[in-house]
Amino acid sequence: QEFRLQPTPQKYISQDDSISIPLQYQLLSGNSLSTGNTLPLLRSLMPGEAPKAGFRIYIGTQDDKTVKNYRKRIPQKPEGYFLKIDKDRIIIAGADERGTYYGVQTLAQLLTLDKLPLIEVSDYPDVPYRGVVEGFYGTPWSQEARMRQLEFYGRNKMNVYLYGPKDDPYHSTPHWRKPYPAQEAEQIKQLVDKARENNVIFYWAIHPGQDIRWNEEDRSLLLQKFESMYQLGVRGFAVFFDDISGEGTQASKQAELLNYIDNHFVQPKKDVAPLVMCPTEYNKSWSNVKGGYLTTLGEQLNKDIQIMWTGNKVIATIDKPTLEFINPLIKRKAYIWWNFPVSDYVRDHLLLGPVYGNGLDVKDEMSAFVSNPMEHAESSKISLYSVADYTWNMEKFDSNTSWKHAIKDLMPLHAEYLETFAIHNSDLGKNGHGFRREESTNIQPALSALLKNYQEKGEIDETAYRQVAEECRKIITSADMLLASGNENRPLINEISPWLSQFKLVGEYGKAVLDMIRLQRQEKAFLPSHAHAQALQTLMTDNDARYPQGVKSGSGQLMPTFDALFEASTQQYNRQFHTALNARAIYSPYTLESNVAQLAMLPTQQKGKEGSVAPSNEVINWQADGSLTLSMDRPRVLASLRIDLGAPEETYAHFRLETSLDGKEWQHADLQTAWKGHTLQKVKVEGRKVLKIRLTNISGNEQKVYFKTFKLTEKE
Ligand SMILES: CC(=O)N[C@@H]1[C@@H](O)[C@H](O)C(CO)=C[C@H]1N
Repeated sequence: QEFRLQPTPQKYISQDDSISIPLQYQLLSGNSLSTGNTLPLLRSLMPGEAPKAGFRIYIGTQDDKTVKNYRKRIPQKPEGYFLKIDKDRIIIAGADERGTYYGVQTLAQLLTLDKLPLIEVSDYPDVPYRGVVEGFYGTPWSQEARMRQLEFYGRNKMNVYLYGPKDDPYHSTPHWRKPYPAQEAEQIKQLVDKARENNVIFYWAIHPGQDIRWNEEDRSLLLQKFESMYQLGVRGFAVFFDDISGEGTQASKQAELLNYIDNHFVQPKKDVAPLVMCPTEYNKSWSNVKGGYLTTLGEQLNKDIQIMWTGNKVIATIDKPTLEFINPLIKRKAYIWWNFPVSDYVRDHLLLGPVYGNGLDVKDEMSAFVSNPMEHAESSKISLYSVADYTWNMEKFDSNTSWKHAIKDLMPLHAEYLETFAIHNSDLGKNGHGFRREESTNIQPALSALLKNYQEKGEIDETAYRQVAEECRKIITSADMLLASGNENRPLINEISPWLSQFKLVGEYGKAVLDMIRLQRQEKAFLPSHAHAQALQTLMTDNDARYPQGVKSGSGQLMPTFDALFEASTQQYNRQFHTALNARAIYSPYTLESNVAQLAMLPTQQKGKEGSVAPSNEVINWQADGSLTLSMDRPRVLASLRIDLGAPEETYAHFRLETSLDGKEWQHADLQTAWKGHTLQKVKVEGRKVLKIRLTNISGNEQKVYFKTFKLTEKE
């Protein structure tokens, strides 16, 4: 693709002329830049500063005299800047320090060209706060990954990073009250310095709600923790009350605490960014407006405290109606927490597709838009690049163009291969939130034409066949090229290599299945292809211990099509040659039914002898008499069953566990605590033959529990 500035500038005028990059220049910089990282960045990009040079660079914010002749060219917007490249000079004039810094980042991109185009850029961001909330469950990002992220945010003009990894014990229960140990503290300090270097506001978030007590002691412990973070250089603070139940969920107590922090910590410090909070009711599907939780926050929270919102559902795209619902209730513009490309509820998938579905007409309705990414930091950059583009210049955002450039930015030398990989690894598969994405859009028409013709007429659509065959070749080649790509982006390849290996198998499987439909009438020749296809199915479901969550690739379009063709051609062959070859592709033998809304769509997984229902991150509102039933494809003998509702001992008394061989007669199985204090239940079902397992809330009241583990092991 041709060169483009990232994000797309608001206004860009080119004089269709260019100059060679000045090797020497005289720098005239304003006093306001004497501290900060704008000049260091400029000097690192253009090392040829020389006092007597003819070429001049004028840089400063609007109060500096070095750019006073251009003051009226500067957009009067926070973080705005004016950049002009002329024959004998460059002007970088910012509305404020960060705007000037962004002007230099734009210049940095132009300096990658052979010659500097003579241009004028007048630019500024649409959304005030743009960036990332590291707020997912699962393995928190590493120090190295975070350092690379902060550099990426600086280059892409993202200005906030909120540190809030759910599984950091010092962010959440049990150690939120304690200061970080020395080593972790030092790492936070490094991150804060790196953030400052890239003009990113580093927010540190705390997640106290699961066990906070509304008293003087916990309040002062929380403030002491914030103070210890302030000593490390943190200048942005957040309090997250999401995914909790019990005392911590009270709106008036939350508001009282936040206002206290605002009045006694944030405001008096004078150099701290606005306080941010995540409400317990953080999406519309759970909010009970009449219950008053959101309106209480809206009325009671100090006006400068930002309130986060994930949209109409936990996982949702953001449109105008979404904001027209929430903004009036909270009496301020929502601070959007966008749950994409987070994959902590579909950990066997990578989400590498385009960012699409958010409204282009909502730039003035939100105070922020921050993305909650995958635990795979480098892989998340495909989406983050586009989030930066979307939030900076919303009306000009083009999802597909942005996606292609995101990929090129990540691996310029292997962009075509990474694009092939990414387009087939974008859907989430069946999941508890029901959130889906397009996948394999480039080949989807050929896949459905091929399948339709074959299933309905037993014929081969030759055009579609050729396209699918070509795509399988590209898939296999791309996987190899990326696995062998060396050091172009080693951290990315390290993250995605399990999926690259799986992706190659998908390509091979497609080829084998294409052979099967081609050879379906040949009694001898069909057999090796059928055998090969089955071998590949086994390899693709192989339980590789290194990835307990499993590895899925091409699950949206490729695999369903190839499985369907495998089955149809084998059934045809069996009919024609009166054989009984296995005509079933490998499917999970478990299905789940439930009338508990938050459980109903959870996917089941099989890894060898283990069968499980995917866990949920949120608090489950399990209504009275609500039940969950796991059914097998045939009766199976159990070795063990483990259930963890993340709740204290007494909660399990509210539930009844039963098994059945026919779905009519049910036998009770008692839920007893295997280990005192742990919430995990090891149920005594050793040797029991079951077709169905059912868990029911028999307490007569709604139970608020987690759904952390529901895992059975079959007898060998
Ligand atoms: C506000 C918010 O979205 N909180 C959590 C988030 O931590 C989690 O990553 C996800 C995404 O799975 C959803 C929520 N349970």
